[in-house]
Amino acid sequence: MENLCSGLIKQIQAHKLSALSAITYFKSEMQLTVELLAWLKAQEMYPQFYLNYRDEPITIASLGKVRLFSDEKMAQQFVQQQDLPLVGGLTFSKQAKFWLPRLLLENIDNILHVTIYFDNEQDFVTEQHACLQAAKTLEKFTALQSVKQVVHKIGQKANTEVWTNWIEQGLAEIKQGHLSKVVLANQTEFLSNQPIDAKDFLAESEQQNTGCYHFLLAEQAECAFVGSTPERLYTRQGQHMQTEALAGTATITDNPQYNQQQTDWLLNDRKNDHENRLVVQGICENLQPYVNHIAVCDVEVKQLRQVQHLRRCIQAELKNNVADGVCLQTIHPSAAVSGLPQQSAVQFLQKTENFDRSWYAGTLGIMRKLQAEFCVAIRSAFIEQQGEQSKIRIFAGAGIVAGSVPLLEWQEIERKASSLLSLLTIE
Ligand SMILES: C=C(O[C@H]1C=CC=C(C(=O)O)[C@@H]1O)C(=O)O
Ligand SMILES: [Mg+2]
Repeated sequence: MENLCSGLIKQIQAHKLSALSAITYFKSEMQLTVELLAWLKAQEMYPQFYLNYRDEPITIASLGKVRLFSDEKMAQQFVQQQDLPLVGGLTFSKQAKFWLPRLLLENIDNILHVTIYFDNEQDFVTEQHACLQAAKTLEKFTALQSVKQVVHKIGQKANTEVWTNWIEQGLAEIKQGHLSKVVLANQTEFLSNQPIDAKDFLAESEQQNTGCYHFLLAEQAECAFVGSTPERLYTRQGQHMQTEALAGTATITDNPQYNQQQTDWLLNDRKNDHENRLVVQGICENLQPYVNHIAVCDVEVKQLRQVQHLRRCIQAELKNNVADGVCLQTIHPSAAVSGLPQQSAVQFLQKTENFDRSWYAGTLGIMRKLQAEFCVAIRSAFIEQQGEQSKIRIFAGAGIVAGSVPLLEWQEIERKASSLLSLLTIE
């Protein structure tokens, strides 16, 4: 690590102002396994971003920002023109936030790649100082600790009665033909007896919630958005994109026999199949104008720690000029988190749910010229520091279609929320 750090410092010090490119980068790599969450835990530079991929041995973490984009099309243009990566995403209500980090760490197959970005269009001395500071962060790690904090519930946006009422409203819209699906969610708040470190919490979740993407976004020290999601928004290699419909849920317990019964039931249940097919339909219809070819794979079951889901993978060949700006706009928010028709469903949610979803059910990921990876930020929570305590707001939602039973959907969101909640001790 020391070599890596001093190598980067030498590169930064040797850098002369360049009029040739807007951004200069300094790169170094080493065969090394590092705990990126332990590195992030030691840092005081923001924003912090972290993404551990679901299907590949890739984890990325970043600190700071050099350039910021609040429009995904501008972000895409920058990526294509500069051939540089941007991290970030879109909130549920499609507010884009993408940035070129000051420092990007990528763990790919146990090789650590470090890149520091220098903005040639900013004050030279200030940039040089910021880059040197960034290099020095590689010297600092803080050991991760297990989360033992006790929490107690302080509130929820919907209790079972309110929830039932929301669902009945949704079902009425479905019956009248205004909607075919709407994904309602709840927010539950807890307070801890001692501060909970978001990185410790996410590290614990990584251990327990396997088969997921693990993500963290902290724009400042006091608040972090974290989660472990089973759902991909899309991945893109050149013009080849893979997306998926993940919707339809059954229970998982520690009884393999019962789990198998649940799997069989899930695969044959009409309501869950319908829930899933509507996501496929929404994605395919929206993507149609932008693809040369699109194919839907057979249904499969994705098993997690508390729940199992129906999944249909979708492969598409994007038209030549189509890139991430369009992909993000057309797929997000999919009918797995919003509903169908998309706009009417989102309007219904805005007037029904009594809280702001913010990053919950938004999308987070990384955009590059030739590659992109975005997850759907469900099974997520905000962790806010309040003196010696932490407040945790956990979100969970469920797809409502004709035939949904309010209390069963309540049980479903409780199970989904427990993927994160079970990491803590509830008083
Ligand atoms: C909206 C959520 O889950 C979605 C993803 C998988 C299964 C779902 C379901 O069966 O309802 C939801 O569509 C959430 O976990 O908050
Ligand atoms: Mg469901």
